[in-house]
Amino acid sequence: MLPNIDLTTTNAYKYLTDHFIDIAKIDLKELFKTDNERFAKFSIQFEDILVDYSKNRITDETVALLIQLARECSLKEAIDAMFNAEAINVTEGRQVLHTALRNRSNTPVLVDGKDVMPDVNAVLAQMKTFSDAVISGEWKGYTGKEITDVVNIGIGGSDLGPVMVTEALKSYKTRLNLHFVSNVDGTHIAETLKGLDPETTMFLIASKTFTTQETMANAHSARDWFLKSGAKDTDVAKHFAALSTNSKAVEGFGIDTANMFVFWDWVGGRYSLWSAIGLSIALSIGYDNFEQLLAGAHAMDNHFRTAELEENIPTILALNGIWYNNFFEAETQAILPYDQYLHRFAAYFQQGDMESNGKSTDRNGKPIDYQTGPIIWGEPGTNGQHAFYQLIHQGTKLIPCDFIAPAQSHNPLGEHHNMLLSNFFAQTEALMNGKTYYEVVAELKASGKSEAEIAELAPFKVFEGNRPTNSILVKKITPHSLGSLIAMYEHKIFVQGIIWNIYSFDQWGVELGKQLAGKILPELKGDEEISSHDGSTNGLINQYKAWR
Ligand SMILES: O=P(O)(O)OC[C@H]1O[C@@H](O)[C@@H](O)[C@@H](O)[C@@H]1O
Repeated sequence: MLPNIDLTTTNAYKYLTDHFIDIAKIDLKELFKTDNERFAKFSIQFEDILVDYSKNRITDETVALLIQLARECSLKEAIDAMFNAEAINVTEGRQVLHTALRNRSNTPVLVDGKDVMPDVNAVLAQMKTFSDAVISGEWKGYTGKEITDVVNIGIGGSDLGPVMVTEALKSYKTRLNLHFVSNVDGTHIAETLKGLDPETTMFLIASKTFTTQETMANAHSARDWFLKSGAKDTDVAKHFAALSTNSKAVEGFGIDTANMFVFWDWVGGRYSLWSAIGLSIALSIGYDNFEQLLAGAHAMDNHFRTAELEENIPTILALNGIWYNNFFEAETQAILPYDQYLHRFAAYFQQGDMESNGKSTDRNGKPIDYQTGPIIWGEPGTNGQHAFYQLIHQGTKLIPCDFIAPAQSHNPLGEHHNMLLSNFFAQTEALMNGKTYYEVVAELKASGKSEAEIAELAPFKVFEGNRPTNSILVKKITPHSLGSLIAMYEHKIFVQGIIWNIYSFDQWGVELGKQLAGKILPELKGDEEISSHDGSTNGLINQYKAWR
């Protein structure tokens, strides 16, 4: 079972509350001046990933107290509970075993006494055979042509992971062109299908439950489009595959069960890119590269499971986040990859983090009176610098930022990569050091400004600094290192959920809106005036009916 401890009742929390008063006054750059070992002490290298967390508002004492907090919240026991297949997703009565999907060492993982690894490996073998056949062209469409385009139809966890990874690993692309349709807005599928030929297009219907409204609507529209081209029902088998835990519903839709790739209810949607949901990834980068992605994640799993808490990257990142979230009262966490290929990375972890830890009921079913999951956001650098960094540097809010960059580019083009990385290094330095009033005045003087001009301008040019960042430097974004990086963030989210005493693997918060939409949909059919809701909702629905 998971521990059940209110973090605010721990000794560590009380010590941290006192310690915070001292730290809040300390300037981060002073900490570097007084400690030459700070970078060595507060950075951890794992394979080709260097995590530098030294530019945080922490001291040795902070780290020791945060580790004590993790111990008092029984983090180690919780990690073991997850890997040992305990049903830690209590409100859904399920195990949490995305780690089994990438368990490349094949050590048995027992669910209700049965080893799940043979089933995991059987689906992987099926994915290999299928992706090899489609990529090589051996798999033919209904008119005998090779498949050229693959459309993944799915939403949430059945979309965001595959989109993020196929974009991140685009330089490993096979000859297949991948497309992703998620939104129920007809525009998404209509625009995607415009450029495609039904004879050479393969659809992957990706849905854990196979009941999600958006995905089912898009799947039906895709099939209609396919059949309109002159294809027969029996041709569907050559162009449609399903990725799901719900075999019955897949059969009901008319997809050949031979083209069904299963996974299991112990895989959460937002943790499912490692499962059959990753078939679009295997098609996009080739099966061997998909396996490398799994291997990279597995390596991080082993690190997370075995490294001491002081050296444990996901734990350290999680505790830092808790420091800002629960003591500095930071509301958000920015993820800023300096890599165009990672342009969906922050969007992916919006679901990963916010759907996992956006909870306000603790593990006793009681309302929580402390802060839990932060708002996750971010865009790639350097684009973000020219958009929202103003607020990070000079705004009134404290925004802890993760900066991520590869040392080696897949596209070494002139000075581009040095330019990119000079910005990566400069930003964390600028956020920490800021610029004092005196420095601003000296600069303005040197530029020939008059005393009056200096007095007028200087206050606007001051940077307070003391803004915390993590720098995550990766040798190169490969399938292996990307797998590790994703798993690193997954486990960070896990650690935070344990310490906040919440259930990170359910998502009841997405249900209410779905329920109400289900009630409203039939009301939109006719022309009659609607009066069953509040005044605003009635007014909006009736105006919609008048205008459509
Ligand atoms: O994969 P399916 O079942 O279509 O779900 C897609 C998504 O649905 C949402 O409502 C959430 O529950 C997500 O966690 C999930 O990833």
